[in-house]
Amino acid sequence: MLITQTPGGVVMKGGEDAAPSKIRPGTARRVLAFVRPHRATVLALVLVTLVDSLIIVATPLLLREIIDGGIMKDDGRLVVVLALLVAALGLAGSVTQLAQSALSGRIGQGVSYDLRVRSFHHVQRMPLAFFTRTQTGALSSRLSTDVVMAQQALTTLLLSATGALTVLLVLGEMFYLSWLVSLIALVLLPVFFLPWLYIGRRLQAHSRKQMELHADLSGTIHERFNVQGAMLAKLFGRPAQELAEYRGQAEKVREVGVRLTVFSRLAFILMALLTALTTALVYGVGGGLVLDGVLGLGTLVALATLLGRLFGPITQLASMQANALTVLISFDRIFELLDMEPLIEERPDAVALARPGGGNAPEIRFEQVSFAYPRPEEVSLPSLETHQAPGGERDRTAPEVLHELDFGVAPGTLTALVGPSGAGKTTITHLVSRLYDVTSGTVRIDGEDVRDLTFDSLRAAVGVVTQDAYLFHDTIRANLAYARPEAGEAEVIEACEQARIWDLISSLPDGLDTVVGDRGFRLSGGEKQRLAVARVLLKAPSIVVLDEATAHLDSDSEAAVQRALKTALNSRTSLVIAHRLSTVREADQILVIDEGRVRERGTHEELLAAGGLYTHLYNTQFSKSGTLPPPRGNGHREPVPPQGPSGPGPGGPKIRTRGGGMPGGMPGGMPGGMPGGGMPGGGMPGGGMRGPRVRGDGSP
Ligand SMILES: Nc1ncnc2c1ncn2[C@@H]1O[C@H](COP(=O)(O)OP(=O)(O)OP(=O)(O)O)[C@@H](O)[C@H]1O
Repeated sequence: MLITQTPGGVVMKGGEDAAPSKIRPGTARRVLAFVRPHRATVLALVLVTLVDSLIIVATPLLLREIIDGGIMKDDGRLVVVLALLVAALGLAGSVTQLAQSALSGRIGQGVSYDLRVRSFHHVQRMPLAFFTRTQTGALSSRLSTDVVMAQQALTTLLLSATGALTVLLVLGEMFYLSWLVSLIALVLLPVFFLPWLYIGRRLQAHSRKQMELHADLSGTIHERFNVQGAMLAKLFGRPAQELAEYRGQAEKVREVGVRLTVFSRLAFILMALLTALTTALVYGVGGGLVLDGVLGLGTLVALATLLGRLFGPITQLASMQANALTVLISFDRIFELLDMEPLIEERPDAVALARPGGGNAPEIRFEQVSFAYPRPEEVSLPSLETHQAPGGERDRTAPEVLHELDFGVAPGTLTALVGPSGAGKTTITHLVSRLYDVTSGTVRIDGEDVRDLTFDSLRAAVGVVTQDAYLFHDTIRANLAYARPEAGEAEVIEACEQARIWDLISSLPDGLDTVVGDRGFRLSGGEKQRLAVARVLLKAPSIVVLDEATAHLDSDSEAAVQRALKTALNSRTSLVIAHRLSTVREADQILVIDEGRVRERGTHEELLAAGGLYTHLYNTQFSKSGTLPPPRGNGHREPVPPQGPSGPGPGGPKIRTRGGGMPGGMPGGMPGGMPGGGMPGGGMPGGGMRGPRVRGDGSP
């Protein structure tokens, strides 16, 4: 392995197999900062090692005394007493060794606990953009395998460092007993030392390679064997080719694993060989000295015994540098993650939104909002992306996807976002819940810039139901309670009833305690969506964002969920990405989004009559989900112009409400607060459901 010092840190190349890795300067200092809280335990470890070393050096002295003072002088009593003492020391040595393992383990595990918690908390704070680029397998491997590696290497390093104490004491005693025999005993050490160094570094390089290969394997498994990946693979995949690729990866793991086993065994064998050869040498030379009367027999036995305790710690010392590098590399990989500044953070002086919960709905305003998705370099680590961005993409300026949006959503009203695919509708909703921050302009809730709000109050204020409702692999109860842990059983059941999912849940043998599979796959799409609706109902936010949450539903359950949604939207400010005619008809305001701009704004009838982009969308998209009478009159009414800076809300033009609807509360006086009448073609003025659902054949 090649280790070179560069201005930017240390570069390690672990041979042809191990990828080069750069350890950034300051890493060692930061590792020490992690160890510092455990300094009392480190001190205890040093003390225990000292006691253990004293036991190690005391035993051969007793053996010498047994032979020279007891056996040679025919003193049976002394032999027995000293033998008992040797036994007692053996027992004490076991205890100190156990204490050493416990203490070093406590330090290693304590540091890895701190690392785990810190890195989990850090990843929690990362913005959504980070997760859109990061490969889950690589991230999970960084958070688990790398932490384990760091802990193991740190524990070994501590044991080798404290082992130096033993080496010093043993060598001191050997030279005290016979400097000549000790020198002879150490003659072979340099011959073995270089192979040891080499083996230690190969071991380290292969462990690192193994870490990377495991990350690759775990990435493949995560990607292929989550439910959606497995489904894609079944429908489109080439199993034979994928198996061959996996086999290739597994073969590399096998090869590295075999080398690791061989090298660690080799290190052990070398140590045993050195001990055997040196013992032979000591007895060969020392035996002659005993015969010449220069050395006592007891001293010779003591020297041979000490030899047995010398090479273990020396081997550990030889691998200390490699272990230290492993510690640095593992920590550095985790520090790399910890050093990423979350792009979206709560301001230190953030204020809580006055009324995050249901009830008085707030106003939402977009003021001259422009937005570009962050560049990869701002949000992700190249080493956590499986397929890194091709040449230059990481540095390229991200294109703007929303341009100077200026509109308002009055309290308690429903705004539908419609527009072609890729127009920017989802992106707009992401800005409300601060999944992303605007590039310029401001998004306000009740006059407050969302960037000035506390995360907690913003989370409590905005409830989102996406098209692909995600459920944790947990019970239905836990999935629902995730939105509001303090909710009682009665509230959970009520939310389920309102979301028209209670009949299904109560028919399951385990009811609310039924575990839903990975990503909730044991439930149908519609059932999952109804659970997601129940989750939002339970959360009772004051703002509801729906990404056409009824898209998966059949007509019966859609009608049921539409009713539930009306309850959910009642007295709430809502932003709905609408793909359905029924939704846009009921909206107080429709924003037609195209290429990141508001092209048209108005009610369904106004926009239809204007004959612009909305009419085109209506003809190609919405009219498929139901029918409406053609626009009244000549169909050439002007669309409402895209909204200027004033927008609706205080001081701006009013959002149009129909059927007697009032801004600030859902119009129409109907239970769900959905706008009622005034619509051509059968809307029910002033109340009840928003007009009869119209079937494809045009009949009500
Ligand atoms: N995470 C992302 N990083 C970079 N660009 C993105 C990201 N998500 C979306 N985009 C781009 O932003 C633009 C707007 O996407 P958005 O998802 O908001 O459109 P949409 O109107 O919701 O589309 P659809 O109706 O198909 O869901 C698109 O050009 C899209 O490619």
